[in-house]
Order: sequence, then C-alpha cells, then structure tokens
Amino acid sequence: MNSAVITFPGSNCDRDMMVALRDVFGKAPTQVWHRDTALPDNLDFIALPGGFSYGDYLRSGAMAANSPIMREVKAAAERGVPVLGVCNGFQVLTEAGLLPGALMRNAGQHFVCRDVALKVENAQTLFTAAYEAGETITIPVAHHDGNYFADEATLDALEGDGRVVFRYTQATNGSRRDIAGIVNAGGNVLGMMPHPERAIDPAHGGTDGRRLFQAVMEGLAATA
Ligand SMILES: NC(=O)CC[C@H](N)C(=O)O
Repeated sequence: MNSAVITFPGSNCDRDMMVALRDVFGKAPTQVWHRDTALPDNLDFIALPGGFSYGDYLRSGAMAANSPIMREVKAAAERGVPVLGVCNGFQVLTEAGLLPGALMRNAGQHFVCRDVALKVENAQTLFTAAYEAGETITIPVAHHDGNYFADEATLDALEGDGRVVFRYTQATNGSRRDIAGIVNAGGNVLGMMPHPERAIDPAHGGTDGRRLFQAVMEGLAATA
C-alpha cells in the first residue's frame, strides 16, 4: 500500500494520520508538503489530515483548497484513487469542490472535543466495508467548524444515493440531518469530521477507527 499524507501549514493531525497508516497498512506513508506539485507515483491512498490550515482564516480549509498539491489530489481523485479527508481535511475537500456542501461554525459556537457515537449508514463503501450497516461506532471529534450544510435538494440526493456514510446519533454541531461523513458520487472520496486515526489502538480508548483503514486495505487488495 503506497499512501500519502498531505501536510498544510497549520495541519496538526498529520503525524497521527501517518502513524495510523503505517500501523494498519504496514508501510509508512509519504508525507507530502502542500506546495509540492507532484504526488508520489503509484499511490493507493491519499489522506488529508485534520488541523487548522492557514489558521482557519477566511473559512476553514478555503486557502488550503488552493494549495498547489490540490490540483494533483483532484486529478488523482478523478482517476479513482481513494482520498480520505478528516476534519480539516473534510473542510478542504468541500472547499476544493471534491465533495458538496460546506462546514460551518458549530451551532452553539463551541469547540466540540469528545467521543461521539456514529451510525454507519452505508457499509458498502471502500471505507466502511468492515462495519455492519446500522452499526454504532465510537470515534472522537475535535472541531469548531463541523456544522455540515447543503441545500435540501443536495441533501436528498446524498441520502438517496447512499452517500451519507456516517451520521451522529445525537446532535453534535448542528449538522443538517446529523451528517458526519459523506462520499463523492464515485465512492472513492470520503470526508468526515470525526477522527478515525485517533481510534486505532486500545490505548486510544477504542479501535473503531481502525476498521476504516483495514477496509480500505482489504478492498484495494481484493481488486488488485
Ligand atoms: N481537528 C481539526 O481538524 C479541527 C479543524 C477545524 N479547522 C475546526 O476546528 O473546525
């Protein structure tokens, strides 16, 4: 598994993501700086980590979405390379137009930092095939801009196409329809506010995030 983690100025979960990928995939990812203009060859997986890219100025993820490397990330996503955006990475994916909607300031204006229960709405994606449909998993969140917004027609289309992958079981940040994670139409780009890379080892307090990376690894091996 050849994987890459993109680091932006202000990323702060890139190291955790690298540790998780190395641990689960058995091979260290390449760390790619946002100003780079090329990705490593033969990439199987790209992760956009959490953090506060550009200090969340303008809108969270808006400036990072215009970093030089994002042209390559978009091209790779269009070729079908799996891309996971976590938290700030999800914000970057929406700002880059790789996923619909936007992440607004949390309802209540508070930074939310705790474990949340998520319902797995679609267990048939590359990222979720190791979960049961309808299963409740526990993954931590830590954000102030996780309030997912899209217009009603877009939300209906996402729901109808099975693109709502994770849903909060309790109101968390004001997200429309309690959406915590969505995939693109091709199913190879997942954006989610909760942090699966923070739930891969029993020492983290839970391992429900680990199965997401395992599913990707097993899914890619099966189609290789
Ligand atoms: N952990 C994170 O990625 C936090 C992201 C983010 N910029 C926010 O607070 O909304």
